[in-house]
Amino acid sequence: MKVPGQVASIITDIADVQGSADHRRIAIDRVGIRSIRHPLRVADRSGGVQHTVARLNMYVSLPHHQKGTHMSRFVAILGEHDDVLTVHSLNMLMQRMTSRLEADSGHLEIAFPYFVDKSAPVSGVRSLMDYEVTLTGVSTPAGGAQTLVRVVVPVTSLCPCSKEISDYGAHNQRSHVTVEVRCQGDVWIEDLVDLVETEASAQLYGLLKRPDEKFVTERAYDNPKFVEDMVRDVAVRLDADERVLAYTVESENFESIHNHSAYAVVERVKDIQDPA
Ligand SMILES: Nc1nc2c(ncn2[C@@H]2O[C@H](COP(=O)(O)OP(=O)(O)OP(=O)(O)O)[C@@H](O)[C@H]2O)c(=O)[nH]1
Repeated sequence: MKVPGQVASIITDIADVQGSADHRRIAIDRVGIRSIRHPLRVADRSGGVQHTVARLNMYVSLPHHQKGTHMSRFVAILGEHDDVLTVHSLNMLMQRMTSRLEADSGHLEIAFPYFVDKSAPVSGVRSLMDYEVTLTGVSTPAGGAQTLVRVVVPVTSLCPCSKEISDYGAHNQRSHVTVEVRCQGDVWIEDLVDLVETEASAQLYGLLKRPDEKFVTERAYDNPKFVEDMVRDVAVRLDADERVLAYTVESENFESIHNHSAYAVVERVKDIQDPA
């Protein structure tokens, strides 16, 4: 095994092509590594820590005069990062990345499956539901930093028109409601999941017994939602949440009576000063 001093002396003997000058006068907005997998610990709302595996994209800006970035340093920084992931530790990782890469700005995306332990609505049997989460950090040359939290929440939607016009039944399907928020203060992944699931025709569970299945079927029938209703109802709740500075809410309904999806999106930047 090589000791650090040996590694340093080996490196100084080798040409540093990426460190040479470039003469095209084109600065690069984002350069780095994409789709690297790394183990991760994430803080949860109950005070626990969840172990998961993340897929990361890590980028920095590169000035026009520099040929290449320090590609190896992204992986080195990641290897040193042992903190539990929170919005705060993401900002620390961002600072470390831009400082070690000697860059003016950075962009970090961390995507991972996140599990919530849910109880079925009638029987109370417990099971895990998985949600796809992405934390995005962006830092600007002026020193500004923004963090976005994105969660994909799978739910049931039931068509109000189908319910109205049919003698019995109504078409219903699985929908993906994606919420991305920029916040001040703590917003937990579970807060966003709860918010969306409350507004869905019905929420999903890993495990349901027959009384639960009856419950969710009737609950969806009693709460029909178009794709437009879904995004509007979530938007109303995000408007009322003072922690949320800006948001995007999308719904994709994988229609059971068509071979295509219904889709809607609401994007909003609130008129609130961002403390960052
Ligand atoms: N910049 C850049 N490097 C690449 C690319 N593909 C592979 N690499 C290699 O990534 C390796 C590591 O880059 P550096 O971080 O600059 O490595 P280093 O010079 O040994 O380390 P530092 O002294 O910390 O900069 C280099 O050998 C590059 O050739 C690419 O597309 N761009």
